[in-house]
Amino acid sequence: MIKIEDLSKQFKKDVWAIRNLNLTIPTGMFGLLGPNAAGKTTLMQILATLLNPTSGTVRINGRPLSDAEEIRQIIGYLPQFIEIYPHMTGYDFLDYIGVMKGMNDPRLRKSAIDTILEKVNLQTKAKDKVRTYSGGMKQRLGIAQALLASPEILIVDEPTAGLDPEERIRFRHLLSEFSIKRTVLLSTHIVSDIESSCQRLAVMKQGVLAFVGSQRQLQARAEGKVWQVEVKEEQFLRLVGNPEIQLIHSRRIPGGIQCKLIASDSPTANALSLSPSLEDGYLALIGGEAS
Ligand SMILES: Nc1ncnc2c1ncn2[C@@H]1O[C@H](COP(=O)(O)OP(=O)(O)OP(=O)(O)O)[C@@H](O)[C@H]1O
Repeated sequence: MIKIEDLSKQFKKDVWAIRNLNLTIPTGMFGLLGPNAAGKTTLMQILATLLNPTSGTVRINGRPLSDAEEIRQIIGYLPQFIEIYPHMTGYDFLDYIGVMKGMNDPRLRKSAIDTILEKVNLQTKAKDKVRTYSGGMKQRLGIAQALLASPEILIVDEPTAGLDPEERIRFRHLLSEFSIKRTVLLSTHIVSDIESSCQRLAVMKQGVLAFVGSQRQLQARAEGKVWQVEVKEEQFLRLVGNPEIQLIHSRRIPGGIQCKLIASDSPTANALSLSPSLEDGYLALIGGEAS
């Protein structure tokens, strides 16, 4: 469990990446959503003991952040951008990380590395140098290093960027399996990454917590606000120019344009009300800031 109380991080005089954040993250998969610059990466770096907060307290399975050495032994962290020494092989990189994580028995270390390589589907590339890996393969190696030594807490920042759809699904299964008895914090701005796996989630916006709750509760934020309309081009331009209306998507149809919108009131006389998806709830919550 991760318990965050009144956490703030200020970078410069007027730049607060996080402001007075209170959040408890229980065992299981927990999703953290938010647009660019919401403060997600800053929060994860603080939890991974790579960045000191300006104020506030954090306890990770009961330990304060000041026990940084101990916390690093129980945390697996996949940063948004991982640097891997290009001349090392994938296997040697994991071996090095294993030693750093205190896996001192070579036999057990080898067995753990073989298992994790298979889970991320890199077993046939294990003896190749990392410089020959594709972006997605490097990402999978990053995932493998985070999962090695079965950490009690796993923190992953935008993990599926660069993965193809099949690998993305494989990764989601891996995280779900891993989270049965552990805490997994998954940060993303891709709503579908969270939809399939996280019962509980939080949304950050401009450094503050804008929402904490279930998927259903987030979905409900768009209840009665999602519309499908079919309009002519000039009416479409009027709708798009209206600051009270958020365009979700549009496509040309014979005789006009069909679009899905978020608006508090029916945007046209013949608008069809739709039941909201999780993404609609998220978009309604954060306004036009999605990215
Ligand atoms: N080292 C730094 N120095 C100054 N400002 C920073 C630093 N790191 C982050 N910030 C600022 O803090 C805010 C939060 O950034 P952060 O990277 O935590 O957001 P994020 O939610 O992870 O965004 P993204 O989805 O784009 O990665 C931004 O305004 C960013 O410019």
